[in-house]
Amino acid sequence: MAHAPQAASPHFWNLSAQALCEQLQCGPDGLSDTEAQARLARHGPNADAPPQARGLLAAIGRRLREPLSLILLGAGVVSVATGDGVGGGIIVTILGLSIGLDTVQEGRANRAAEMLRRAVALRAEVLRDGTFRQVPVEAVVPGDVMRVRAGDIIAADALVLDSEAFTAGEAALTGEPYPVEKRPGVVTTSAAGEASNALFRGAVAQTGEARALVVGTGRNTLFGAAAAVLGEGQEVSAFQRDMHAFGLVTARLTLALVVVVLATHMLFGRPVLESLMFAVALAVGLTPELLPMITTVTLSRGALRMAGRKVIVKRLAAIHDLGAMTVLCTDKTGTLTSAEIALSRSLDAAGQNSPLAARLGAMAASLGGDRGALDAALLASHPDASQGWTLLQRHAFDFNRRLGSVWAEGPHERLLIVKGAPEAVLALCTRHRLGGEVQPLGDAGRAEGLQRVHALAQEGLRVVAVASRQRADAADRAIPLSSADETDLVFEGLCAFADPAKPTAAAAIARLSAAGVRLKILSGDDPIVVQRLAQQVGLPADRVLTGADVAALTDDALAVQAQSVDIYARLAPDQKARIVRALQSRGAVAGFLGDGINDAPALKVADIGLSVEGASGVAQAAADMILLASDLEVVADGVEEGRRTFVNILKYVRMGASSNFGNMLSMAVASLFLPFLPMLPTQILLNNLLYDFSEIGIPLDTVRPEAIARPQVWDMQGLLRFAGTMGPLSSLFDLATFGGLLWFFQATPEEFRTLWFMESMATQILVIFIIRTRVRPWRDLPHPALAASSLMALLVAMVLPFTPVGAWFGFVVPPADMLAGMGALVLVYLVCAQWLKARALAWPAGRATALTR
Ligand SMILES: Nc1ncnc2c1ncn2[C@@H]1O[C@H](COP(=O)(O)OP(=O)(O)OP(=O)(O)O)[C@@H](O)[C@H]1O
Ligand SMILES: [Mg+2]
Repeated sequence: MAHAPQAASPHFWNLSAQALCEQLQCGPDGLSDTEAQARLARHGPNADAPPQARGLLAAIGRRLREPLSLILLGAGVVSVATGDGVGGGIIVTILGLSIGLDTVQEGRANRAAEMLRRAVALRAEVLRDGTFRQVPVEAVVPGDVMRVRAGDIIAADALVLDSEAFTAGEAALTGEPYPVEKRPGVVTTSAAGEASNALFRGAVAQTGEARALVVGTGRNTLFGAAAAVLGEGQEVSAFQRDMHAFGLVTARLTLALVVVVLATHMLFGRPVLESLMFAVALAVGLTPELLPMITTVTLSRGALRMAGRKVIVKRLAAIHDLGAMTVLCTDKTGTLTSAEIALSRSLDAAGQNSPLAARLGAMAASLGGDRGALDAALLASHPDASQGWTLLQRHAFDFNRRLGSVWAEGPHERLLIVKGAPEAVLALCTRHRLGGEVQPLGDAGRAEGLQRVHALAQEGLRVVAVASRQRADAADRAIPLSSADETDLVFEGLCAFADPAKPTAAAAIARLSAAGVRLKILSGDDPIVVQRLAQQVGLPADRVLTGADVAALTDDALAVQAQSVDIYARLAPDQKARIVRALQSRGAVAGFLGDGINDAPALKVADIGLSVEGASGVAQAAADMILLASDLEVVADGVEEGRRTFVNILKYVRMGASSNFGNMLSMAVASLFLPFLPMLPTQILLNNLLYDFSEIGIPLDTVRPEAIARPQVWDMQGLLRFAGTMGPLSSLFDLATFGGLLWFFQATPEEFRTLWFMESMATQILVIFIIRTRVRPWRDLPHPALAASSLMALLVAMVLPFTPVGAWFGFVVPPADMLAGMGALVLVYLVCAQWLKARALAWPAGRATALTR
């Protein structure tokens, strides 16, 4: 194939379009639908990796190789080898439960996530059956004719057929930091970085538009996997890091405990095998084997619920980050205002109403516009402005110059039309048109023009200035239009657009702020317009920083300013990212909501990138979540879901860190002082199995509003405080149980084990109803699934000793008096736990304080 970069054969950019078409057996008019299907089958989907054959067996095998499973397997082998079939059976059951649940749930979660992701998958525009059509990026095949416009991520390696002011950012691929211009032609170089006629998969279209012939797709592209922007960037989130850290702490504690227990037992001359089994059972009991399952299920359920609220999650772990968000930065158009803005005034250079400025603007928009709201509004005002005119060249709009121009040929003249932000355009004007006459424009005239812009902005109108110049010289056609041509212009007038605040914006901002999320506007628009809007939606608008102000500040100074200033205007794209970084440097968990190519850098930097459906490709690719409705209300809903998800994960972690850990600790300690094992290894394993089962319902559990009122961050300190309070309480009651059984009831070892098993099961399971909520347990009833799973586990534990099966495990029927004593003790424990939890729980801890203080 032509695109295989072999040393001997030429690179595709060394060939002419015609030669390539012959090789690829296609033409400049694209493919038919059937041909495209056939090619898709032949070349495979345009994706980085082939769909992994992730069979059920492979998934199970992967989990079996994890350290936790290996410990369990080892324990099982030791059990069976020592003739303890029951113990072995339980271990295998635990292993099966953990792996089975995780595999099934993860499979389900993946399918659900995949479905959602597909709904917002990036699309490419290709010529099929004679018309340009949006198809999923994966469906692009060699031979397709593809149209690429500013803001798109290039979907495949391709040869440029024609282009208008098209530049591509290839920094991630070739290392070239500046956008490079792409034009049709043949290039002889072998260096991809110099191939000015080639588009590479994964590069970003910065300006203009191009049509190109697709040469290579998927991994059969020059930069292959380097173009991973098209796929899912799998960065590790703060949440995943925290979970990993928690896992490490648990593993170390477990190991330490097991080693100490084993060593001491040896020292006391206890039977080696029995001690080993006991230690292994303790290790199994201490391991939070359901954590992966609980996390996956909770997150994927969260993602599904969020989809119901019009938020599509691309990166699951971002759900938690959204719940932790303390500052949301947003651009203005489309989120705070409706995306459909309308032209409300067209003024000439003297400030009189005149359609000329709008007509010229519409012509420029029609011949060489972007897909932005301003151009759409201009076009709507003069739909046939460009009739009789053809485009000669254009210098596309870019967010750093804040202007763009087209050079067009009409019936009588060749005209260069420049439009953009008023201060940028006026600075290039030396003349203005007054009543049909072109007259010189001095500093005073320019100041007057800006004054008028000011007045319009006060009315809440955003303004674009239009200027023009004759550029008749036909010989110029060979030289591309550049900034050098955008000088000595005639100021034609101003177009003013109404861009009113959304009616829902103020309420949504108030809701976010009540939830501890502070809103900041990071706009490229005029300071006065942004300030006025801020007032309308109820944001403190007394201070505004402009791009020029931001540029003058050092990083440290900006970090200080960013704490208090909420309104930013006339920002360049990387200044948006800089402000996000400044906020993060002071401990904020920062979200960014934006839709434009100018928002992509900030979206990438933010902890949570939010974009909207139909946003530019780069913005969507850089985002972690896509909003199906561009509305802050939706974000507020998402924040709630994120926090709810986290609260449920935290429930499991808290349970493990307090009652489960406390019980295993007491067991270890007791084993050192008792003349017999406080519980047989099989009994410990059974205890653990039932306890696991009791918690299966946690991901479904309900969450009360006050638990999600503030941003939630993983708080290791708080968790340790919780464990340090609730753990000793549990141990205290374990000690009471020991004492009572040994000295008061003079229990036999069998009775001792049976009753302690029952006590530890009852306390461990029932305490979840207390720990899961902040209020009294009966005021906040759990989800039926959690109630069912835990009460069922409890029932089994309580009934088992009375059945013949109990005897297998070494249980005996407990005497009534001991049973009554145990029941009383459990009751007192629960009352104490309820009393103590208010002191141990510090629900909304965290970094929010860094910003709200
Ligand atoms: N198509 C265009 N033609 C002319 N000027 C434009 C065009 N698009 C943007 N501008 C100018 O560039 C400025 C910055 O663009 P824009 O307001 O879209 O930035 P932004 O940061 O995305 O703002 P927002 O917060 O409103 O979304 C605009 O205020 C306008 O003056
Ligand atoms: Mg914008």
